[in-house]
Amino acid sequence: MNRFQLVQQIKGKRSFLCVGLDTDITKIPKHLQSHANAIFEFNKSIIDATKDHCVAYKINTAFYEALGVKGWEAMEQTVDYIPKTHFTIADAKRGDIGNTSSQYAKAFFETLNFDSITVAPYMGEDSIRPFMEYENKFVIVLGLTSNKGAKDFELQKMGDEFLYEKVISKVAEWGTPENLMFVVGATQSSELSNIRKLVPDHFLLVPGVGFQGGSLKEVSEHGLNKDCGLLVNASRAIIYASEDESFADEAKIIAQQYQQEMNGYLNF
Ligand SMILES: O=C(O)c1cc(=O)[nH]c(=O)n1[C@@H]1O[C@H](COP(=O)(O)O)[C@@H](O)[C@H]1O
Repeated sequence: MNRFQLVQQIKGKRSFLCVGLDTDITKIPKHLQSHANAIFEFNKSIIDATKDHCVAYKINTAFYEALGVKGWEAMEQTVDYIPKTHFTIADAKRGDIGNTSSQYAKAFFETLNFDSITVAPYMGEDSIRPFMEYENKFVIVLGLTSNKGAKDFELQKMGDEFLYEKVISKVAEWGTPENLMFVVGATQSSELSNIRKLVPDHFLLVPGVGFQGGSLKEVSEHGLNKDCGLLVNASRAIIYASEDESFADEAKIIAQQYQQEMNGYLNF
C-alpha cells in the first residue's frame, strides 16, 4: 500500500486507528483456548468486528514467535485474512548488518506480505536501507518510544539535542514520507510538537493509548499534519475489552469510540 492509498482510507473512514493484534493465548476467552487454531480464530473475530473502524492492523510478532511453528502459521493466516484495504504492520523491531536486514525484509515483505515493519535504528544506515528498497512498503523506525527506558538513551542529550532528535533527523535523510515512518509513544506527547518540526510530513505510528495511559486528544493536538500523519495504535484496550463470548462485540464498541473521537480531531 502507498501513502496516498493510506490517506484516502483515513479520509473515507474518518479514523486513524490501528488495532494491535498482540494476541496472547493465555488472555483470549476460555471458550477459544482449546480450539486447534485459537490465535487465528480470535484474530479473525477481532478483524471482522473492528475493520470498519480502523485503517491498520499491527501484528506484534513476539506473541506469535513465542508459540513456535504454530504461532508463525497463525501470523501468516492473519496477515492474509486482513482486508487489502487495511495497512499492515509487522511489529518485529528488526535491524542488523545489511545482508541480514535484507533477509528480514524478504521475510516480512515477500514471504509474508506486510506493508511495513518496525525497525530499531541502533545499527545505522546499512541496517535500514534494505527495507527501503521495496516499492509501496514502509520502514517504521523507532524514534521516541513509550516505555520508561526511553530515558536511558533516547532522552539523553548529545550536545544540545536529545539522541532521539538526532536519530529522527538523520534517518529522515535516508528515506522519504513515501517509505519511512517513525514510532513515537503516546506517553511522549509533550515532545510531539518538537518532532513535527523535524518531520512535518511523515506518518508517525503512535502506540501507548489505552493501557499505557497516553492521551489521544494530546497526541492529535500536537501530532496531526495536513494528511493526518498519524496511526494511533491500541492493542490490549481493544482486543481484551471483554473476556467472555462477547469479546468481539466489545472490541467493536471500543474501536468505534476511538474512531468517533478521532473524527472530531481530524482537520479535513
Ligand atoms: O513499536 C511499537 O509498536 C511500540 C513502540 C513503543 O514505543 N511502545 C509500544 O508499546 N509499542 C508496541 O505497541 C503495543 C502497545 O500495546 P498496548 O499497550 O496493549 O496498546 C505493543 O505491541 C508494543 O510492543
